[in-house]
Amino acid sequence: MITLENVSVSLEQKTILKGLSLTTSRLGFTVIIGRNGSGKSTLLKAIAGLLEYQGSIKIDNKEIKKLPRKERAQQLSLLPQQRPLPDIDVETLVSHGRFPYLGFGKQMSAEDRQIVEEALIRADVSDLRYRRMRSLSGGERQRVYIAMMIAQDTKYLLLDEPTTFLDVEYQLEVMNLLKSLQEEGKHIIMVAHDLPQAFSFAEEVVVLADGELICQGRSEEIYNNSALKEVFSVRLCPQVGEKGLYKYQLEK
Ligand SMILES: Nc1ncnc2c1ncn2[C@@H]1O[C@H](COP(=O)(O)OP(=O)(O)OP(=O)(O)O)[C@@H](O)[C@H]1O
Repeated sequence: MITLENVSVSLEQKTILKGLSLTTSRLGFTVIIGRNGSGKSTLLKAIAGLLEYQGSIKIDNKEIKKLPRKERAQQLSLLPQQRPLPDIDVETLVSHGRFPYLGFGKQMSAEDRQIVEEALIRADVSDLRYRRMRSLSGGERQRVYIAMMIAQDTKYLLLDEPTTFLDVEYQLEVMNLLKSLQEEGKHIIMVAHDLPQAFSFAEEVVVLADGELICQGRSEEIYNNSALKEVFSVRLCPQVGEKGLYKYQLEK
């Protein structure tokens, strides 16, 4: 579990997260929602140990900033919103997911190569393996970075808007892939803007506004929470019938 106690983050003398306390559920699929600028990406980066913070952030009872870098990278992977675009091919990038497990010579074992192979297949990018990252479309790159996370094989996967750039079919595929990773025992913690999608896949939802926690709970418990309507000025309603892709739809 990931536990935050009274966490504050300031950037350039502005307080972005304001004394957040929360514990991610054991159920393994947490979606963080909130308006633009509410602090969602900052929260993910803080959990990933990339930002200075006050308070405490623990991953399985260990303070994140005290974990050695390599150990942290074996526990937790992050798909940030903005990513570097190295001039390398797809297979090489996905192989980077194995770095936290390699010894001094950085030689991959047969098992490492097998894990990379499976990650390429699961994210449906094996046919792109020899392409340069810079030659790919936004959606293709997104799936390659997800393949790299799969290769990293961490217990916790933090993803900042992982379905951005994806066409609807791939959005659904990526969400189903994350769901299957959850069913294999991984913990998914993702930021999302698409509320019907978020509530349909999440076991629990965390709502942020202005760097503060507004509410947290199981998706089926809080989809009609009045705080949600106050934050987003829209309501979520259960889909009637079985035809929709998602369990919920938006209403004004
Ligand atoms: N490096 C920084 N220096 C100063 N302010 C920052 C910095 N990074 C983020 N902020 C500010 O912190 C606030 C929260 O940003 P954050 O990116 O966490 O929000 P968000 O909820 O992820 O937004 P979005 O939905 O637009 O992606 C915003 O007001 C943003 O301008």
